[in-house]
Amino acid sequence: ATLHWGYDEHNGPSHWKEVFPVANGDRQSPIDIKTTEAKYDPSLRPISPNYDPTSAKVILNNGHSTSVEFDDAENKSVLIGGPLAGTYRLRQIHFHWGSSDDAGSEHAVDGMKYAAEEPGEMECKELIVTSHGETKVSSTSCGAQEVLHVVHWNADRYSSFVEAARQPDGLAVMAVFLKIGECNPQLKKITDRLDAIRAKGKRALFTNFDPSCLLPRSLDYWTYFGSLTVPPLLESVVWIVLREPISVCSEQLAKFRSLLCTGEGEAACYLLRNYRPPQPLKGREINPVVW
Ligand SMILES: NS(=O)(=O)c1c(F)c(F)c(S(=O)(=O)CCO)c(N[C@H](c2ccccc2)[C@@H](O)c2ccccc2)c1F
Ligand SMILES: [Zn+2]
Repeated sequence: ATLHWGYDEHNGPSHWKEVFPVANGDRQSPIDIKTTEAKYDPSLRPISPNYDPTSAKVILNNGHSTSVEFDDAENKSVLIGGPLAGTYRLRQIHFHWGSSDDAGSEHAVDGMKYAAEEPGEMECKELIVTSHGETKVSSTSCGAQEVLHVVHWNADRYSSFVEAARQPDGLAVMAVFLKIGECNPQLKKITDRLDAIRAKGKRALFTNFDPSCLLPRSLDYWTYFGSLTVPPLLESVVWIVLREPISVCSEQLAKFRSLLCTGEGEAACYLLRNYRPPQPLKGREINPVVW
């Protein structure tokens, strides 16, 4: 059966294994990051994103998410450092979100499935591993949702993102949690264009955009080896999950939910949610990196 995969009851994450058996693999994503079990690795360094705004090309609705695609013909916008060996080239950014009454985040921290619009703030513990290795737990409030993924591919070792996507160290995806609060003026550049790409398959010019404007002040992160969170679920991703969220207001989130997962002229269906639930850790180690 050719599964036209999606996020509905009949074609959602529980069905993906029928066409993509790797869905039950040993390094699937997302995962629930249990901060107390994260193991500090002193060899890990800071990550350093270095993006050129002229790399941005187009914003599109591919029916599963909305993405901004970047020119990756040369090392103009790259991510280096952190757990990465070599230069990873920026290819695209895309978003995940949930319908207003369920969580939209993919990765969770200490079981916290961040809800899109949590009425109040949610309590969650945070393990701070200081640079000299001591750990302390601080309880912070965190009503956050993971929305932004920044996808890079290993241009040192592979000749295209399609080839890199088939290799165990081929991709590096940076995940950013998002906290309901103030409207985000940088995200406005994207949400203001969504009206032009409401139907699946639509695209619009999108230039002069540097995605580091969507990153939080601190680049502290957790890292682990995982997979794409959409079919074909390839186990080729070094995940870099930033600890600090950025802010978004509920009006901005609502705009993502106005996107359609159907093309023009088809009976409209809204892309209300597009996240995969956490997958088994299967013995993998997660390393926190905090400065
Ligand atoms: N959460 S995730 O990071 O796993 C993810 C998504 F959630 C996601 F929605 C996309 S997407 O491209 O926006 C729509 C589905 O293809 C991609 N896109 C894939 C991709 C884009 C650029 C570079 C590498 C991978 C997808 O287009 C793809 C998959 C496999 C091989 C080539 C490309 C993706 F990687
Ligand atoms: Zn994603």
